[in-house]
Amino acid sequence: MPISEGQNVLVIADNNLGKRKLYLFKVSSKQSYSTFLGNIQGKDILDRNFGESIQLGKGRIYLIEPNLYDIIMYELKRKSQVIYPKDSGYIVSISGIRNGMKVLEAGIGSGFLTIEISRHICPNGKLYAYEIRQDMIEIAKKNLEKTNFTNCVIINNQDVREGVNEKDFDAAFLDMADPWNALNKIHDSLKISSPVIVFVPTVNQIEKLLSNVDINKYVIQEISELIKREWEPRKEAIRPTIRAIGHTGFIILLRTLKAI
Ligand SMILES: C[S@@+](CC[C@H](N)C(=O)[O-])C[C@H]1O[C@@H](n2cnc3c(N)ncnc32)[C@H](O)[C@@H]1O
Repeated sequence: MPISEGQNVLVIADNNLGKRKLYLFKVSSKQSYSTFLGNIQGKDILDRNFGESIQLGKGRIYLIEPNLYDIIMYELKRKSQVIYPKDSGYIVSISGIRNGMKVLEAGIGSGFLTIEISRHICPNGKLYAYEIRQDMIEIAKKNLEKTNFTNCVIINNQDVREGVNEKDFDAAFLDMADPWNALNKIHDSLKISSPVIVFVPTVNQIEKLLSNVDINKYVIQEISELIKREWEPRKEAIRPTIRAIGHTGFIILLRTLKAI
């Protein structure tokens, strides 16, 4: 089907020497779009099909139908630090969540992790997301709408450190400044053995968590950090990219114990 007015298109621009850049354009016949190869008019993209390419400057641009990964990386708004697929993919994997499960999240931030969780528990599951900032809730809601995951997410404008209203969670995800202050409060709402995954950007926070966790309520299963290194596929110089994301955060997996 031809690309239509207002549709999102992932444009991969490639100079045929291995330099490439990615863009996500909402295509309009009235707009011009700039790439490192030069400008392209919206009307020259419209009526083409996904999978086609167009000669532009000394290279080509490839027209790709965006998937959820592309939308997360190139379209969604960010007002907070967010958890990107590098970490969120692993986080949901170690949580063991699946369709139908009941899950807790705090805070929702820009909703990036919320979307990754929803992808696994929807349409039959429910995600209860706690967030203290109304402005963050607005951003997260917009991002959830763009990815069609609003139906199974219930957002509470509440401080998770005051406890949660629901019971029998299959998993919990904490991405907030002081997660150790939430652990005791949420314990009785979690099923025994359920995973609690904490994401923190600094070692100081890991230390604080370790010294504050109640060993009668939780056991630490794993602490990890994921490092992703991208490579440039230049014909005569295949090598890691010179600029890379240096650090995101640490992932701590705890399991819930039957409180003594
Ligand atoms: C780093 S952001 C979360 C980003 C989110 N994981 C994402 O991927 O977009 C942290 C959020 O936690 C919220 N927060 C901090 N303390 C909280 C608390 N006690 N209860 C609920 N939300 C809290 C903040 O307002 C902020 O929006």
